[in-house]
Amino acid sequence: MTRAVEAGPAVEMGPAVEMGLAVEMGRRVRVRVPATSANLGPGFDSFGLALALHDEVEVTVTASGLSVDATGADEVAQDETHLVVRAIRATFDLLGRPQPGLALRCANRIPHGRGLGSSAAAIVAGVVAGAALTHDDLGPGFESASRAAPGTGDAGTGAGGRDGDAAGEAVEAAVGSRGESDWMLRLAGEIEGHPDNVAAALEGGFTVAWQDPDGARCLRVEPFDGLRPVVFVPTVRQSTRESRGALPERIGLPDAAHTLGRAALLALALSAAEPAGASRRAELLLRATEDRLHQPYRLPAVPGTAELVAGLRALGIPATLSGSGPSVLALAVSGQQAATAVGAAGADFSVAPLTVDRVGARITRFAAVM
Ligand SMILES: Nc1ncnc2c1ncn2[C@@H]1O[C@H](COP(=O)(O)OP(=O)(O)O)[C@@H](O)[C@H]1O
Ligand SMILES: N[C@@H](CCOP(=O)(O)O)C(=O)O
Repeated sequence: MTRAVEAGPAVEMGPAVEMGLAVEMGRRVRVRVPATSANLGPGFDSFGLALALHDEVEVTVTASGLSVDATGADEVAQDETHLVVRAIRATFDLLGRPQPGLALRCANRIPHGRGLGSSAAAIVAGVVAGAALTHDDLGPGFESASRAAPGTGDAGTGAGGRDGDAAGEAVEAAVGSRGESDWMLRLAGEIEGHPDNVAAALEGGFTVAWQDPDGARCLRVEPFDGLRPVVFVPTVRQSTRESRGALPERIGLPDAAHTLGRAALLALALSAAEPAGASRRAELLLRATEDRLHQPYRLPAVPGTAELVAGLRALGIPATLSGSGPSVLALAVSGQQAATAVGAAGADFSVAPLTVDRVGARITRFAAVM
């Protein structure tokens, strides 16, 4: 079950550019964006899974200056280098709008530098907020409030459960289903440098992203109903940039071929369209999450993480490095397997049994002049 652009061939969806038109002062938007786990083993820089753990950002247009009021465990710069601010400014530049003053309120719940896509969430929040502040009508593929009905729960509602939100919030527009050539994905991918996390953060569910000459694209795949991701977050941090520095420039053909087969299998085994039962699914996912492209080079630098991945896999639980690490992702096929995974972690990790976010980035409050 996959979802591309509307019906028919891919359509280029560019932004509506209105050169020089100032964004109204007092305009305010609130955006909610999921954490994401990238790679899922063999899908390096391509696969992403959206998780029901969210950052929230409220942006108000002011006459001048910048204020950032952030809550959350991780400290970030509160000036123009702030990632959400940079992404809003990049969006305004792209849309030909003069730069206004900005006031941000941020609830940061996604831990930073742990492989859970915090930077992608910040970038997507900025791009979506920037787009929403400049448009009343966000264009084709932007779901209306009536389609994204609140309160039906994305926590385990299963395939097709994209409409709604676990927290019962007043979803005014979900950003997903904008399609594979969306300009927001291209811009967010350009800022992040790789498209996997930003694709899943925008679209929700499981995404396969790729880079075309003109930027990032993705296809969203509905993950199977029983999927219960569990994340294990250590106290140590690892910057994605440093972790990418540990990777080799070249990979031998046998390792490339091995990983290619696993990645193709993983995309099929995660899909709701594959009818396998839980135990067959776990067996397929265990094989499918093997990878020879990045984990063999990254895991030696994080021995506690390497030990946990090996321990979970020895129990038959499909576990991988989450993104560039150092967190671990277990793709449990049922609540029972998720409980087994939770019990396998030592005291060095905080463990979060989660559900899949099937909605992706959404606008939860969209007010004109207040
Ligand atoms: N909500 C946020 N607001 C501002 N900056 C953020 C936010 N989230 C992440 N960042 C920036 O991104 C960095 C982490 O990015 P990265 O190393 O790619 O790790 P991650 O795996 O968490 O994405 C943080 O140190 C911070 O500079
Ligand atoms: N494909 C990237 C994914 C990085 O994800 P993050 O959550 O660690 O930023 C990589 O493997 O470097």
